[in-house]
Amino acid sequence: MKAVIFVIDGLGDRPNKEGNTPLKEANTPTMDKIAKEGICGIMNAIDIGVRPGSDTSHLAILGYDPYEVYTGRGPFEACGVGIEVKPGDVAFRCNFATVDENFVVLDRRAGRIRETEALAKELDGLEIDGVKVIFKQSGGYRAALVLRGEGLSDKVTDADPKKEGRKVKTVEPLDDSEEAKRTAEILNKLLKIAYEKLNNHPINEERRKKGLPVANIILPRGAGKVPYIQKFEEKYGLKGACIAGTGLIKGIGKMVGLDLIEVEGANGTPETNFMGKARALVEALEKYDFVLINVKGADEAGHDGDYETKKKVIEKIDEMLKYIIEHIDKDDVYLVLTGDHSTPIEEKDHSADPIPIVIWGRSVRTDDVERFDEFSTYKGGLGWIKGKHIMPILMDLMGLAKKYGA
Ligand SMILES: O=C(O)[C@H](O)COP(=O)(O)O
Ligand SMILES: [Mg+2]
Repeated sequence: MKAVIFVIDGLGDRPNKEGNTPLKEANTPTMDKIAKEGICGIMNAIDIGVRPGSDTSHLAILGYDPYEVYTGRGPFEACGVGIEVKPGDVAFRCNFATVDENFVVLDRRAGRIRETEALAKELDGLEIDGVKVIFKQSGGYRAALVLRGEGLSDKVTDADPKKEGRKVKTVEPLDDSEEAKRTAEILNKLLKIAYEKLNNHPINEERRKKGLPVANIILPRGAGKVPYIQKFEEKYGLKGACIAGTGLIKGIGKMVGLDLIEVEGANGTPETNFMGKARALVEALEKYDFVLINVKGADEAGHDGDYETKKKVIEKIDEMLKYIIEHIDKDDVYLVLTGDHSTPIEEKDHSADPIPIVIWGRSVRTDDVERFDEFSTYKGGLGWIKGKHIMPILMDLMGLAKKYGA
């Protein structure tokens, strides 16, 4: 038996004035069919009332306790773009953002700029106080930063103020160590250098002419050192792969030892290569026992407060699922369809609202649920579970769970 965890990033939502959500309103015949034929429930990746990041939620869904293994978002983002994070390094997730001359953030995502390759090169390879700066773009406005050198610490605050209209935060040490002080100083120097190098960069001049937000600063956050994480194959005895368009999820996949399957045009946006990913999943199941697939677009639309795009992305994903269930053998593959967290349109950020979940495959106890949405699946046979329950349930269904007791 094989298993797939299909994560629709940011799937869940809260009802609008009409009582609808993008998922409820979207035309999703295949998701509904899967709900009808499977066992449904609702799920909180980490715990009830906990607002998860995509990083901690994916770790939890894969059966890792984020409170034990998570050292910050940075190392995953860096790993996802192919930087080998070494012991001693400190890694960060960064946004390319727009600031005015007083460093007030006007747009945290610089208009979701996509042409950041050359901008990243301006910073990659710099040296500050004997520390090497490794800087790579991680899908559009996203980037990964690694500081490599002696005496660094990940106990430093974020520069990202998280809201527009606020100033870029001065990075502060989080403890009294010399290392934290030095790391904060280096980052603050890097922020100034970034503004100098980026503000009048030809790519930004071009954007100014077009009236687009410029990417004239970087906002580091999520400092972390390389985590120790047991390999997925060692933990479960399953040979696994990961299909994702976004650097963070690729990084998580890679760090837990899943093979990354690259899909052309899979870019983590609402315009991703949906069907390419569906085909890659079906193909991967010939070779692998387990596949984690993440489709990011609905989350991006949620962060933008864009109801219609979120709905459209969900409908595209429904087409993927049609292809997938037509091309896999229900007697051979378990499919878990869920999200990692809710990204409600009204919040423009993650919330702790639970997410619909369904498990589809041989011998699952079907229930009365006929629709896959926030208002139906809670009535299903799975009840209300947490992310950490998913892998044990799958292992049991696959006949691979160890008996507890004699
Ligand atoms: O899309 C992402 O990378 C994050 O989940 C959201 O991050 P942002 O708020 O920095 O865009
Ligand atoms: Mg997410």
